[in-house]
Amino acid sequence: MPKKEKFLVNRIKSINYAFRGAVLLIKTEASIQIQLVIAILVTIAGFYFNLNITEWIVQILAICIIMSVEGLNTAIEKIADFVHPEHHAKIGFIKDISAGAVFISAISAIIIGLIIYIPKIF
Ligand SMILES: Nc1ncnc2c1ncn2[C@@H]1O[C@H](COP(=O)(O)OP(=O)(O)OP(=O)(O)O)[C@@H](O)[C@H]1O
Repeated sequence: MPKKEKFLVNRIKSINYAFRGAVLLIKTEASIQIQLVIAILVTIAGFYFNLNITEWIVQILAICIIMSVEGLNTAIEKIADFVHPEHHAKIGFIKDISAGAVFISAISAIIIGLIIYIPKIF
């Protein structure tokens, strides 16, 4: 197969694997399922409160960042459990800082939500 064609086929395969990964995350991970429900609810709220273009962009970014970080956190947890299934202080530390990253993005998303919606509700 010519180099250019092989490159395209590999990119399409990668997109396919990535899509399968996103579906797997949504199907198997409770935290992602909860975040997806929240994402749908705030999207409905966005239409209800008629967000402007900037508010939509910030809201979509906040949703994407928190779900992406949660996905990476899940991957880190899976790797940690695979390479070292037994209890170990280092694994605990790795999982804690990975969960810490999710916590930071969640707090940022909550603050963004408050900034967007408090003036609209009150
Ligand atoms: N193998 C381990 N060694 C040491 N501490 C661990 C280990 N596994 C889990 N822990 C501790 O328990 C916490 C929760 O870990 P766990 O893997 O259950 O994640 P979780 O946030 O409950 O994720 P999920 O509910 O998605 O499985 C970790 O942050 C860590 O402090």
